[in-house]
Amino acid sequence: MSAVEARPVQVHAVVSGRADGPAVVLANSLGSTHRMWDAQLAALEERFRVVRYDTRGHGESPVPEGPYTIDDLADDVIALLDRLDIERAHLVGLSLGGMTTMRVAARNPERVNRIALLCTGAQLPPREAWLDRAATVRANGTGAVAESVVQRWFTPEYLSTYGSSRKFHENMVAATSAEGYASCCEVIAEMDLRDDLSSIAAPTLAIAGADDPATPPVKLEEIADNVQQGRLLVVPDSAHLANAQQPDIINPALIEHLEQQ
Ligand SMILES: O=C(O)CCC(=O)CC(=O)O
Repeated sequence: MSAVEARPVQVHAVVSGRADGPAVVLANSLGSTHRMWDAQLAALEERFRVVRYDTRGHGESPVPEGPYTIDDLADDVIALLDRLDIERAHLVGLSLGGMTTMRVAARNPERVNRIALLCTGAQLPPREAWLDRAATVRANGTGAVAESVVQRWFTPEYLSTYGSSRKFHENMVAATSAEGYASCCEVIAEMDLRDDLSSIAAPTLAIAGADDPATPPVKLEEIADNVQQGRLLVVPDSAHLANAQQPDIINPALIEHLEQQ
């Protein structure tokens, strides 16, 4: 069998904000779309050219046949920057989007200004759990995991108070392509970015949700401690989608970090 050449995918992207502002690229998590950044949009658009995109296999982006690697996801970001004629950008990524961001920052430092990594990890074992989740989703669809995923995205108090947000996020997971979701689970199963951390020179803000069961604060502490210029912020009363649960804390922290010279 001949090897299939990996090619960047033309990911679906939405560009808004200040056309003359510095570019910020927002990279989504597993099972979400660019809409996961809704609570950041107004604050960032005032200052930046905001580029939100759907990771391959998600939202309106193509769903190429798997397996994918973390380098494929990083290549998609570089292709997006090329397509939009952006020489350098700030990168902000949550969970899988944070992993993609770390890989780009380590591998293509010439394309990156400052980065923010939310609720993510340089490695997320056990590998078997991701492969099991991929198999479940291929067999039963993303609808089968939507409720349990969203229970890790938000704290129980938030979910019982904000029923419409709960529904919005469950629908987002359930609308994700099963093949795309499963192939990205396989990216997480195989990825290990721990050796990349010391090559990340971009000033890095690592943001953890204090109650995140998926990527607990210790994962962000590992990142902040091992990149060249890292800072850790632990956000109270938030789980995995801390940006959606605590925008009033996260938005000013992002802006303050990205606007530093
Ligand atoms: O959110 C991600 O991109 C990966 C971690 C995850 O899937 C959280 C979870 O649902 O357990």
